[in-house]
Amino acid sequence: MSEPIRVVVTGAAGQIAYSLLYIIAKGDVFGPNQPLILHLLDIPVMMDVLQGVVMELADCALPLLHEVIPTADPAVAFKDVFAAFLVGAMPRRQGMERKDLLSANVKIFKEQGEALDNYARKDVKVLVVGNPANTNALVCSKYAPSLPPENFTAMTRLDQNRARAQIAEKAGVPVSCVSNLIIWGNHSSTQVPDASHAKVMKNGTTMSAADAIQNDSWLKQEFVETIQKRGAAVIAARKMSSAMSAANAAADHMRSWFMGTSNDEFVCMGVMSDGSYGAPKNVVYSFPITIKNGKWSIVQGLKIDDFFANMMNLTGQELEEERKEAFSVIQA
Ligand SMILES: NC(=O)C1=CN([C@@H]2O[C@H](COP(=O)(O)OP(=O)(O)OC[C@H]3O[C@@H](n4cnc5c(N)ncnc54)[C@H](O)[C@@H]3O)[C@@H](O)[C@H]2O)C=CC1
Ligand SMILES: O=C([O-])CC(=O)C(=O)O
Repeated sequence: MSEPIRVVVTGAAGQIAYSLLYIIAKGDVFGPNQPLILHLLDIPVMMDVLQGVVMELADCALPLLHEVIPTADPAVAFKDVFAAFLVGAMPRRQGMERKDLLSANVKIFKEQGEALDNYARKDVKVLVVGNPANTNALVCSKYAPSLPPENFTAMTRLDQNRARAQIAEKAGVPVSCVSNLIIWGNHSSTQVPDASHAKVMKNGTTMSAADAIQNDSWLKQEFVETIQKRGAAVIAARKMSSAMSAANAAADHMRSWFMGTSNDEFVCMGVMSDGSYGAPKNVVYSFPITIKNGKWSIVQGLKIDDFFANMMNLTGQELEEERKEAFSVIQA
């Protein structure tokens, strides 16, 4: 068995972490042969609650979990970490857009970027979950100048999983028969859920989602809106934002990054844009991604029709606006 790796989860006393910590600690992200030391960061007033989480992790008696380090000190939390799940941030309430959280949350990601820069391994893999996730990831990267920008990613895997589930239901197949859904752009209501390149295995044959569903207007309207508004629908029903599915998606994202993607599979992640598909540069934009040996690449050469190209421009513009607002909040 290999040496333990250090993994930090921020917001460790919160609701997403409550599901996520168990998934990580039992080996479902880094594999059944990889021992772990979990660093749990939260704010000082949450330390008593965090002790309860530490007790519960101990009571799970998980063989891979070698040590748990609860702390309110970023210097301790980020020391030598191999992977960072940046979950800790305020969640939105009913009626808010995720970008309304910018002023409350963006400074957290500036401070944590600085702490990653000072204390983490230089090959640390950073996943930003806290909203607005794309712009928080951008800020975090900018404040960690000694770390390569490709180490910073934002979570759109929950949107991709939602899209996959909706396509499977409509096509009348299990979710395992659906792959390669794309989420372009921002994890916000301007995101672009695109099933044009999805594959569906139906009646023993692999086909496009369009052929499996045979309802183009559903694919361009109801499907798109359902995914764009799914987070808000969960908040309206639960009075709290999604947590179990968010934790599952965070685990999926990091597992794909650590283990790689299979041959013709791609996954979606917010990554530093290089301008592919006409996206603005220097924002964290969600693209279809393949991963090999821990390095991600944007899938190139996909055909985009005018309907999706227009939406992709709008979500790119929103990211540029968020970037401007984020840096003005930090500098204020
Ligand atoms: N990207 C995505 O797909 C999703 C993102 N989210 C976002 O994830 C974030 C967390 O959501 P929940 O766990 O439901 O919230 P929560 O309120 O249950 O937990 C957040 C935790 O973060 C802690 N925290 C606040 N500031 C911190 C700091 N500076 N350092 C460390 N910890 C800090 C809080 O004390 C709290 O324990 C929210 O911003 C939410 O909007 C939620 C679902 C999906
Ligand atoms: O909607 C929210 O605020 C939480 C979130 O990001 C999601 O569920 O996609």
